[in-house]
Amino acid sequence: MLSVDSQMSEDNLRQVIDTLPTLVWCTRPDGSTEFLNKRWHDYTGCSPEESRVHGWQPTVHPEDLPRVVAKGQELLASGQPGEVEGRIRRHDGVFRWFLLRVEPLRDETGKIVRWYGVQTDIDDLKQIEEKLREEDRELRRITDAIPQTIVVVDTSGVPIYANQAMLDYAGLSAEDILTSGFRERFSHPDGLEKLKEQRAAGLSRGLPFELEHRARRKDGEYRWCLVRFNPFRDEMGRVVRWYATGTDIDDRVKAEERTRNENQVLREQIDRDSMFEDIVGSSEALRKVLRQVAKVASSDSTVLILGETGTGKELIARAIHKRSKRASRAFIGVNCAAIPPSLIASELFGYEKGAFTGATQRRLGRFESASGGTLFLDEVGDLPLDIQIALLRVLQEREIQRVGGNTAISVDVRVLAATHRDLDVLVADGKFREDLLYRLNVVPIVVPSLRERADDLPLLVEYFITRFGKNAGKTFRAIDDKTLNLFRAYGWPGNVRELQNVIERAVILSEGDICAVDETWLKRPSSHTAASPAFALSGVLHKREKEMIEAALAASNGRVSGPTGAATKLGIPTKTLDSKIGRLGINKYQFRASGTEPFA
Ligand SMILES: Nc1ncnc2c1ncn2[C@@H]1O[C@H](COP(=O)(O)OP(=O)(O)OP(=O)(O)O)[C@@H](O)[C@H]1O
Repeated sequence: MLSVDSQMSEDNLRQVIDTLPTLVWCTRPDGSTEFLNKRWHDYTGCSPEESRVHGWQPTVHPEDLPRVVAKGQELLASGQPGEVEGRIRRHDGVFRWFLLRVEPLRDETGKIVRWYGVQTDIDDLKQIEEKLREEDRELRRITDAIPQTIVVVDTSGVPIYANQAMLDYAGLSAEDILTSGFRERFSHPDGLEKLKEQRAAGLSRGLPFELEHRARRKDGEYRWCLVRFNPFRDEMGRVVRWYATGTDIDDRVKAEERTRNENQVLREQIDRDSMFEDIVGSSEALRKVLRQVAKVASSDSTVLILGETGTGKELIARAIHKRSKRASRAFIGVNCAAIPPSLIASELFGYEKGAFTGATQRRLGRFESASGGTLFLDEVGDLPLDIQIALLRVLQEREIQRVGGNTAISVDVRVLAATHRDLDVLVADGKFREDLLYRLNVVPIVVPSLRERADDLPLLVEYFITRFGKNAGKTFRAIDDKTLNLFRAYGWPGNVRELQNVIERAVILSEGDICAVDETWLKRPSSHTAASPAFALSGVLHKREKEMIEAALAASNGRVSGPTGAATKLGIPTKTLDSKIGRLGINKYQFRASGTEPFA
């Protein structure tokens, strides 16, 4: 029994509760209604009389009633506080969502003496929630219709949604995508770690980024995909989501790979055709050079390649590059003698926009183009002195400055240089800087002249005949003995290049299966020929030949053709005599008698 005081306070309490702008009620320990506040009656339009007879149940939406009742029973049984959502009918018949929160009231022994309930209108919240859900469904419908794969990830990269295209592509369910380990199943194991690192780095930067990876399609095939990550920010500018869109680029990647391979094959083919790797010869002189090549190739030191013109200095430079660790990078050759002196600086070091009239945009020089690779400075002895200073600085500092620029750009380039000139003489004449010579001359390689490796002649001849024969679609059984003897006697001032040219001509002009060379094709013996007895003999022969032709020309008043011409006198065809006159440097005009007619 409650005391008068407590009865008083109970009434006061009810009064207070009645005036609360919230729907409040209380029940007895068994759950039977004891009191519904005024606000409850006002809101529901259900009078105290009606609620006494029918209870509160008619105010709950029939669809929600079973759930609300079940929850009530569960709480009664457990004695624990709890809550349930349900729609409550307003006095005007409109149902609104409410949160029904129930708390037990216990006496000092812990026994439940009452249950208090509070109903809070959450309809607006519910509607926002529903709107969001609808928007979400709409977004899904849209993204599902996009043929591109889309995965939405949270700020730490964990997937929270994948569109239909993604599920179809991977053959996975939405749940699969959300479970951990999805990446491991979806991405190729090779490079997975790197991919994770790239993704983490991109996410931490908070800016759009892309990455490529091999994704496992539902048929088990791994295909290259380009994934673009775009951040989605809240109104404070914070990244709240990332949208990762994937595009299958496998066909493109494979096509590029094919092109790369084809290019590689083509490059190899070109290399073979240009004989860059084919250094023909087995003479000791050449073998010594090749041993040096093998030794210097792996180091990064500057190499100065010396030798007469046409001896194969560029071939040696390429061989060094191809055997070095820079082999996969560029080999850039510059013929310093072929570039006008005023252009060499911009050719080697590049220039900035506006550096000079016509410099409409920045251009990289050969040093920068060769970055990571090798720069071959051919005919380095022909470099103007001011460029020699600049080159020396580059070799020392490993930095260049573009023409018209003022910042130093570091370059990682190995320099190989070559010249047919005697650099010591140039230094003595003040035409070449001694300090640059020392810098370049770290490892010198002297390529022997063809005279010094006469043993290689048969091999080279055979090699060039086969090569040019193949190009011309001709096969030769042999080279005639006369030609070989001629070659052996000749001084080859143009070295292998000259031999190559002579054979190319012979191959084109020879009929049948014997390749023959006309001796008139060979240049005048060079000054080197005096050194060896064989060349001394050929010098004598040339001298004698010249004397005979000059005598015949004198006897025929400088006339070459015709019955009284020098050719008839010498018993050789006019054409042969003409080319001999050219080769031997004879001035036929000096034999012309004044007043005679122009001759052939
Ligand atoms: N040992 C060799 N085997 C095959 N071909 C060679 C050999 N040596 C040189 N050649 C060929 O001779 C030609 C001239 O060679 P290269 O251009 O390397 O000579 P170089 O010494 O650099 O000439 P230059 O001093 O005129 O620049 C090239 O076509 C090269 O392929």
